[in-house]
Amino acid sequence: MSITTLQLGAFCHNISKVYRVDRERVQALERVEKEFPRGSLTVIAGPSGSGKSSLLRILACVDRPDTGSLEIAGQSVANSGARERRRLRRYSIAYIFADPIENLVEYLTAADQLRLNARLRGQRVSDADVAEMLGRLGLGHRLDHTPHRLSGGEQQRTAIACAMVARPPFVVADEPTAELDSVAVEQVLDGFGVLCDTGAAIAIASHDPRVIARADHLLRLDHGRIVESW
Ligand SMILES: Nc1ncnc2c1ncn2[C@@H]1O[C@H](COP(=O)(O)OP(=O)(O)OP(=O)(O)O)[C@@H](O)[C@H]1O
Repeated sequence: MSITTLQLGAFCHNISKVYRVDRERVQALERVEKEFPRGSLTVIAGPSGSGKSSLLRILACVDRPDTGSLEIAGQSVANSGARERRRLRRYSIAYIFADPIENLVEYLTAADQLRLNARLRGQRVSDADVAEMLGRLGLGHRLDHTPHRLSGGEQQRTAIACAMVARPPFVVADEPTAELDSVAVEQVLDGFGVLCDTGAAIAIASHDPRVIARADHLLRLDHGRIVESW
């Protein structure tokens, strides 16, 4: 059965990207295409310099491709202006950084991080919902903790809960387990599983075999080109 655009969190087609620094030209991505179905985890894998972060930035509407098209939640991004891209980033996309602390506001408790994320996206969330979401991510005992009282894995799971509360159709994460020990990696991956169950399409850039082992779909890049896709 073919996947309709509504079942896709995102879809990119024929994406190419060249960086130009002085006279040097780096082909970071060459004719990359991939569907990111909702309710599933797609891992973008490949060695260092293969183009993973470049693709993630384009998927997150932070950067533009030189050629190719991109749809987020059924909406074409190719010709959208700055305002439209800002709107997409605010309402349709959540971005999770590698460094857990970068995902959180340093003086807010875990519960307040969720409330802020809901408010920024024009939503209201009840105290019961906040407790329920943090509880589902194993953080029911951490509601009143600020980031510096959370471990790296707990911070990353709080970031996942923030993505959950805002319910964007597309979640993008760049090496979200890179800074964590083994136990925390598995807990964070469980957290992404919970997020998947809410119907988000998740794209994670990673070369960690433990992350790749959890993939529903894989896109492997090398020198900006697809070498494996399923
Ligand atoms: N802003 C930039 N200016 C110039 N070249 C860049 C820029 N960003 C990335 N590149 C180059 O583009 C290529 C792809 O880089 P990218 O960061 O996307 O790869 P990556 O797979 O994410 O690498 P890593 O796993 O090390 O983060 C590399 O050759 C890199 O040096």
